Amino acid sequence: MSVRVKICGITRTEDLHAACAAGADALGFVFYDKSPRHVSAAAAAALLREMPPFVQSVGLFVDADPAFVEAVLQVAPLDLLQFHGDETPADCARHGRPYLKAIRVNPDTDLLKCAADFEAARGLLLDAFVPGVPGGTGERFDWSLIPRELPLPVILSGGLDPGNVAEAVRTVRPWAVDVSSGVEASKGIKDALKVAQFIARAKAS
Ligand SMILES: O=C(O)c1ccccc1N[C@@H]1O[C@H](COP(=O)(O)O)[C@@H](O)[C@H]1O
Repeated sequence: MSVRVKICGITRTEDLHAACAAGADALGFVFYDKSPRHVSAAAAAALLREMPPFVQSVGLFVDADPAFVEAVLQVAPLDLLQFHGDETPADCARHGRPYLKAIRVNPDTDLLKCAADFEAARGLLLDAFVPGVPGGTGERFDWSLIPRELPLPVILSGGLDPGNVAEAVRTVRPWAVDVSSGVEASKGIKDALKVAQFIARAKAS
């Protein structure tokens, strides 16, 4: 079974179509207003109407007000929520939707404890820890910190790009990989060639 690929930070229809045509399994939409990849609920709703079948839409939130998450869900029918801040298991569960919990990994992170704490998550999305920046940093972390026996699907992210994704898949054997800045032409704008190379190399590994 080849690894799944999520392309995060979609802001434009043409990028959505390019990623889907290249074989993306999931697309991410960032509802965090400090991100250069931020989309409004209305813009996301318009993008979601362009989604082909069998490609999942993922809404990314960072310590969002629950009322804001619900307001987004009213207009944008997201398949999966991605909580990328310091949300608790209760925060993540309160919307009654399937979710991923992002963990920003540093040498002190106890990933087995995280997996136990977030046992209701559909997967743990592992990203680099960069102080003061919740994600989308383009930074890698030490993949040897990931235990082999994690009981949840691992979505590997953080500093992946077309040049290192094959090594990442061969080394970590994650359920999926996720990329944002590594396939961009500029912040918030995807590079269709990088997206296609990333997906092809991930799935061939
Ligand atoms: O993409 C963003 O702008 C973003 C903002 C806030 C939190 C998370 C964000 N993106 C997620 O960060 C990781 C790694 O991104 P990168 O490939 O290193 O740029 C990824 O999971 C994105 O979904």
